[in-house]
Amino acid sequence: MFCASPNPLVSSMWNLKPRALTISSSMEPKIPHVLSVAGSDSGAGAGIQADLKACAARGVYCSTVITAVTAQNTVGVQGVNVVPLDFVEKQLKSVLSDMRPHVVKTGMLPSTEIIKILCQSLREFPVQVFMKEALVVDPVMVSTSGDVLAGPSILDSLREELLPMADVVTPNIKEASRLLGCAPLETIADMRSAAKSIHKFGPRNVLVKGGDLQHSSDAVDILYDGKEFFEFRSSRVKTQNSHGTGCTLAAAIAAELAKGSQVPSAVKVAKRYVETALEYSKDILIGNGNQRPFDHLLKLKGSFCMPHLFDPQDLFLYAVTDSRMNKRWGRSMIDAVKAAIEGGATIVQIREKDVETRNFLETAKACLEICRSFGVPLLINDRIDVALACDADGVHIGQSDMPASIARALLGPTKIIGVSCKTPEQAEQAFVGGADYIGSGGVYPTNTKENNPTIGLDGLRTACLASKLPVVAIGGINASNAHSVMKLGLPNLKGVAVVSALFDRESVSTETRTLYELLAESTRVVS
Ligand SMILES: Cc1ncc(COP(=O)(O)OP(=O)(O)O)c(N)n1
Ligand SMILES: Cc1ncsc1CCOP(=O)(O)O
Repeated sequence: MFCASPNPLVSSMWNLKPRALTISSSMEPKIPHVLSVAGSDSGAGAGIQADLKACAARGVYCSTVITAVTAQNTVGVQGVNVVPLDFVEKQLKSVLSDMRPHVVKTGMLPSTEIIKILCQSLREFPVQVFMKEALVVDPVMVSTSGDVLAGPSILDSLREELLPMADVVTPNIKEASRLLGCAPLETIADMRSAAKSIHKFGPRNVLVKGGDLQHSSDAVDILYDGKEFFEFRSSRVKTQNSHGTGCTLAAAIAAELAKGSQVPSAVKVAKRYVETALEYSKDILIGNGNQRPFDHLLKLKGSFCMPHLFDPQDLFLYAVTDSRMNKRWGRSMIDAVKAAIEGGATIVQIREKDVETRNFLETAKACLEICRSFGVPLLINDRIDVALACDADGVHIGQSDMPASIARALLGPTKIIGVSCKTPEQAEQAFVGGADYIGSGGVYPTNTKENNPTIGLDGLRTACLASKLPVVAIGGINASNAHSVMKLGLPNLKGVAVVSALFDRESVSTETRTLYELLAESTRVVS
């Protein structure tokens, strides 16, 4: 950790998503914020421009300190103009002294002097999120076109000054090899030992990216945290539109860390974002060269044809439906879902226990239409077949349902998968199996689900501390106890999932709004 000073952010208060209803500006939390210290790419596929777009796409504010201006297009780099040192320092001071970013992400650092001034500025204005993971270093040295962006002279200061302060460093194969004095890197085993060697320079986590690895059909990245190795695999997207993937991945990791995610979860979400963006922009045509940019803001194209990529902030106020309750209050499922979203629900799960498959599917399709029109993800409880049939955004499965690994194989990489977990072992299994989040409970006693042991706040804390994934609390949560849940202040506890406190009430929208405001209040920053 490069910062030892206490952070004023005491809770996950910025874990809020814009909601359907308008709330007063005094209710709005501070937005997660990444500072990108990098070079400008005039072609806007990489560098500062990629970082700005990736953060925007992931719902995170991005400020910038520009270290160099490059004249660059899809053919290559035509020129580099390094920003004078005193002006890099001035930009750093402007942003760090006033705007208090949660995470700093670095890209092109063209000189030893710039690295030194950056380290000095970070010591003067420490940056930290949830007391950890606040500096992501992408050791940019050579562009995709082979042009040098930072010469070998920076290697010593990178290794000796910046890496010891870094929480995550993200070299590709060539960069890892350079950091290690040109060690050959040809296999996944080589990547693992490189990650271990780079870890000795001092960063808390090393992600060696294997995109350029020869003879590998998948893109394999290796993360090493000093104790454990994690392997992340994704299929290779066949496209020339991949310029800036390294910057984008590092920026997306920084964005997830700024929201409070842990490193493995941040890497996973970031990798899926890049993979999806590449897939969705594989055919766009910009420029005449062969290092073409991709479309970071694919999400803005319209939610009908886009998958809703998982964002841990989605878990903030999780509405889980119940037909019996809706019937009792004389409203349709569709009206109930609409009212919950209007009240501020950030994700919806259709949970049907006694409904025939055909009716389940029809209800799911109708609810999906509403959710899509608000940009709120919709998950299906237990039924992977129904989720696939209506193209829902994902599923929530329990311990007696299919294992997460099989659900992932059936649903593919972009669908959201949540798994109910009460114990650390179950949480680990969910992570390994490819889930996106875990639901943990019942936190309090509930009549909504039978035979469901209560784990209490202590059980919830244990699950959160063990989980590498974001967590949503469930079971007996309502407006009178939501504060106690969020007050646990655990970085990966992202919100509450609620059935009866929303749907077994006269006005779903009023109850949802009240709970939303309470959650916002409980997670407010104290500075
Ligand atoms: C968000 C969330 N968390 C937990 C559950 C419970 O799921 P499961 O264990 O599958 O139990 P049933 O919902 O099927 O009774 C959930 N639905 N949502
Ligand atoms: C589905 C589920 N899983 C664990 S507790 C629970 C029920 C939550 O319902 P409520 O919010 O009404 O207590």
